[in-house]
Amino acid sequence: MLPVTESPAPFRWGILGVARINRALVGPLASNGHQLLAIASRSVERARTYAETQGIARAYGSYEALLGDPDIDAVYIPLPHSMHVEWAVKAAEARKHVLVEKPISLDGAGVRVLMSAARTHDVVITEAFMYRHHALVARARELAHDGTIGRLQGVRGTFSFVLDRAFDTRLVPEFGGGSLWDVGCYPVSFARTIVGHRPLSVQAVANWGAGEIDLSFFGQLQFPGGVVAQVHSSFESPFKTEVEIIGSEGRLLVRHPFKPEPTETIEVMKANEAYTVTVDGPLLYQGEVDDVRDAARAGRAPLVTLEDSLDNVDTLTALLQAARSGNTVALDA
Ligand SMILES: NC(=O)C1=CN([C@@H]2O[C@H](COP(=O)(O)OP(=O)(O)OC[C@H]3O[C@@H](n4cnc5c(N)ncnc54)[C@H](OP(=O)(O)O)[C@@H]3O)[C@@H](O)[C@H]2O)C=CC1
Ligand SMILES: O=C1CO[C@H](CO)[C@@H](O)[C@@H]1O
Repeated sequence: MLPVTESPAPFRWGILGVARINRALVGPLASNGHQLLAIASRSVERARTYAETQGIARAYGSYEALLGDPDIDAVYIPLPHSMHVEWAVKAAEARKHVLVEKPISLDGAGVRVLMSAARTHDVVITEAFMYRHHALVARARELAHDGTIGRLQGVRGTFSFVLDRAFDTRLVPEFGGGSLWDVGCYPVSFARTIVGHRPLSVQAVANWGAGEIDLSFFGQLQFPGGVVAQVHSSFESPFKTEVEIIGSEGRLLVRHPFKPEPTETIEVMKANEAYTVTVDGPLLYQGEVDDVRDAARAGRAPLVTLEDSLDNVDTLTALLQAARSGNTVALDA
């Protein structure tokens, strides 16, 4: 007789909100052993229409109703930035694992609340930094430290695009708007990951446009050992993502650091030598979805831990404080 191999039950997801980013997640949330079981919206009609077009079995007219569904294992939260902590806590209280969009919180206190909720309710809560799940990042970090480019001196990263919609919550201060929160969080996260440390202090300059949110942001981070990172984010210059890692004997160029394709490259440039390192990874967004399930089932920490998110959020709030005050801002150790 052939051995019977039982495949595990699908890991069942719900989404809170009919957000634009859902386009990118509905595939990963419904494949590779996952099932996208439910969608919730503030409008039941919107939820029903979305469920019908995407083949989602259950539609709810409130986020609370979805969280009350006992068949759901985990939720994906793509709400406006200022709503992330509140709904991640409610999801944890309902004993759902949580994948919450970046930035996970607009201050360090919010991340600490999430740490406590994850512990109390024994669930995984992780920030949806999809790029972190590609092997590109780990490989770039190895090359930055293994002598390939000599002694690591600095990291430069940029994420810009033109945000020209008439209304977008990312342009509204009360929702946690601003280019640093929306896209500057990526080069800050990448630089911290490469250096492997929390910055000691930061300086910054921003273009505040006509309002209270930054339309463009230029920040500088000082790390132990004299390593420096420079980050740029913008809502007012054409789409560009890039990271350069600078060493005493050469540099690494990562052309698609934040939205990597399954096969990516790192360009190594030295005085008398240049070559390309090829790195394979999962489809963008599949890695973060798989990691929530695998961490939940194994009882292990997710790849992007809340401690890591705390360092990122603390760095972002320090950068904003530095840009507003014009002073160097030191981070607590
Ligand atoms: N990882 C990535 O590649 C990307 C990540 N993001 C992140 O995803 C999140 C969502 O971004 P995006 O898709 O642009 O957001 P959208 O504005 O398209 O969607 C947010 C949804 O939140 C719900 N919502 C609840 N309360 C409010 C409110 N008061 N005002 C407005 N919307 C509300 C709405 O859903 P409903 O009405 O159905 O309840 C709305 O559609 C952000 O954290 C963003 O940073 C965004 C783009 C790419
Ligand atoms: O996280 C994100 C990734 O890319 C988008 C732009 O291309 C951003 O707007 C978004 O919030």
